[in-house]
Amino acid sequence: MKKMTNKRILLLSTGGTIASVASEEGLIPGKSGAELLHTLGGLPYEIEVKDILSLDSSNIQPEEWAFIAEQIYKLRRGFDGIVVSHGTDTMAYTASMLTFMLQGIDLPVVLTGSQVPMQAILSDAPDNLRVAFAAAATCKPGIYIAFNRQIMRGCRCVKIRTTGFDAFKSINVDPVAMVTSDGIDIKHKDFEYVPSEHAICTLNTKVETHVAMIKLFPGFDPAVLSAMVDSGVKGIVIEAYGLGGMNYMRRNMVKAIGEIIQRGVPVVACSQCLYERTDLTKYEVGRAAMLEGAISGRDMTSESAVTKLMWALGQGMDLEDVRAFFNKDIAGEVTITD
Ligand SMILES: NC(=O)C[C@H](N)C(=O)O
Repeated sequence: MKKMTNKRILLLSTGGTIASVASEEGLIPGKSGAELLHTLGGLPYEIEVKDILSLDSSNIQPEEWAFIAEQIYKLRRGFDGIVVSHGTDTMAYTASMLTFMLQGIDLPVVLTGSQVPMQAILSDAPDNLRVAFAAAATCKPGIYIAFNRQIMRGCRCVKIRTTGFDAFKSINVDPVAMVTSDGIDIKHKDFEYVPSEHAICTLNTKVETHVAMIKLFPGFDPAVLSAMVDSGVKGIVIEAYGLGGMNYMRRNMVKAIGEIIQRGVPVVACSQCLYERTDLTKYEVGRAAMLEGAISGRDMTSESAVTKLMWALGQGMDLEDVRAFFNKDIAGEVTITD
């Protein structure tokens, strides 16, 4: 049969449930990228496969982010797009970090995985992988996640389900594209955020790993923050309440963050709410934190905020540089309205 397209796509496999097999210890990655493709049957692309890791994504950490970014950067020449098969548990973090490590990416890089191993008869893997290939062949340059018939900007994604097939949501922006009965239906408005084909792709994998992310809860002891800084933490993301509020009564979070900011450690205030944005100007409890120097995470996901902070600190940025960096949209991860 005649091929529908001669697009050249590279599959980089890293493990995850999609590649997992049963073992006495539980599911572990065991299938190669070639085996995944074989199960899928034919696809109308010229595909090359490289197995670069074989890990449950719970084991994917900054060292693996750097390695995946290097592989993409090094191998991308001559391909129209790249698919990265990856576990779902940390896929949103990897996609967010790749956005910062590979700024100006000059081809579509599409992460995908599944909730059920490829070899299971009713697995979601074949569909997800097919959509990822179609996205890698069709979409503009950028870092994406393809899952459950949606193609989403990677740095806006959050994993919202442990087992359901609708495992990822694009937060605060629509998915870039959906699969409909007409094929890939691209939402052009969101496409404007994606870097142009003429952008110069840079690889920069330096990150600061001594950062912390804390979910605030009533009764949290603010002394923990300074103890963290004493032990070498260089930046903190706080998932604060609602629009970004923090308590100052009895246990004074506001004072505690002021003290660590005075020590040169940036504090980014995100929200525990999944949707919409932080606004530190609205309530006294947010304004107090802002006056102490907290940086607003605006409408970023926590995944994007913590990876952006790690990357910024990895570049040697100081407190004011980090603040300025968070006031900029690097690759569609945040909406700047002022
Ligand atoms: N569905 C999955 O891929 C979960 C798996 N634990 C992983 O993240 O590698």
